[in-house]
Amino acid sequence: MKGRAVLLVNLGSPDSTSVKDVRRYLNQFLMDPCVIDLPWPLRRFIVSAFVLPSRPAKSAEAYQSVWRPDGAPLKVLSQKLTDKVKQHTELPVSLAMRYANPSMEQEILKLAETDGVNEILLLPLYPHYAMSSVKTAIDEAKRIFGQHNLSPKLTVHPVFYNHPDYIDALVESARPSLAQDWDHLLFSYHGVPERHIRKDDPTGNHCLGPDCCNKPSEAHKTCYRHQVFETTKEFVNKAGIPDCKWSLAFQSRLGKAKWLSPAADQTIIELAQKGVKKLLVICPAFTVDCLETLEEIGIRAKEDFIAHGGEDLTLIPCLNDDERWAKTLAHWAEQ
Ligand SMILES: C=CC1=C(C)c2cc3[nH]c(cc4nc(cc5[nH]c(cc1n2)c(C)c5CCC(=O)O)C(CCC(=O)O)=C4C)c(C)c3C=C
Ligand SMILES: [Fe+2]
Ligand SMILES: [Fe+2]
Repeated sequence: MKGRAVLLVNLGSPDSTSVKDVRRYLNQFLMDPCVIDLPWPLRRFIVSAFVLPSRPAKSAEAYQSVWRPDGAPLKVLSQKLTDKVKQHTELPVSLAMRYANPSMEQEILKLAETDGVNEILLLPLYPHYAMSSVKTAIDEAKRIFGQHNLSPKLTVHPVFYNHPDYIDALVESARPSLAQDWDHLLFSYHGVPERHIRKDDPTGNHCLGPDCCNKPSEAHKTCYRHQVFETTKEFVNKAGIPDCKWSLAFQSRLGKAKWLSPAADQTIIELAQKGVKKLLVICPAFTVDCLETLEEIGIRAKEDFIAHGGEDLTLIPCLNDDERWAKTLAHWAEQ
């Protein structure tokens, strides 16, 4: 542990809600081959022809609806978390974003130049493995270490989707919402294209059929679907949620490829149509609240739910800078 520095990494947000900054951010994000995994000319064509002409204005408006006086929610809340983690450890701790600012390059170089640092522990703030979240952060760190020929050792904290400390922190932080009056709990996870899971599958024969992600398999080291099923199972066991009171869906679908299903937007409408009046939604793929939780679920999905007969949708806040969670991260960093 002596000589270790810690880099917490999250996804990143545009620098402002201007269409120009949102366009720059979306371009950097979607041109990442771990996010849109197509050959460069095709990816360039799709992003330029189908995404950049109209999405930046739409996304800028969405960002405006959740922007805080001090900036993007994801960035502000990740920084608050980082400040709390620092209170529980002597190790140098920094925050970087995979896209936009503060960049991984800038933060890794700062840590590498810090006196006495001989190891940088990368701790991606995502509980589950996905090539579009964890892998791209690791690839970028390796690129930076290689390009600058850095002397500290790069180590990576494993994903923590079923770690008891993470599950405890998640359940405890959700307790106040679970203590309210509610009919149904929806676990809404960020979706990914099924192709991403197949690409990273070490066994090469993962079928992604209805039950296969619940059975033991070597494929599950990198299977996002298995890992979100495990988080859900551990959560409902620990919180004592009966099986008839919860379901699981995937949000934030983009493009025409086959994504994990069911889709959260459709599921939320169906729940309202089935007579659910008070819906609780938890988004454990995100450890920090962001556009996808606050706007997509907290505003848009809530409007849809009410328009289809529901009474209220309550978004359970992410872990954000929860005290127990900050202590857990500090403890993991020191192990
Ligand atoms: C091909 C598209 C996308 C994949 C695959 C994807 C995976 C993925 N994303 C996150 C976490 C976050 N995504 C966020 C925003 C966001 N995601 C996509 C597309 C894909 N994500 C887009 C285009 C956007 C931008 C916003 C928009 O225009 O809708 C965010 C929020 C960022 C913020 O500033 O608040 C997070 C966080 C994970 C964990 C993941 C794979 C599991
Ligand atoms: Fe995303
Ligand atoms: Fe699986």
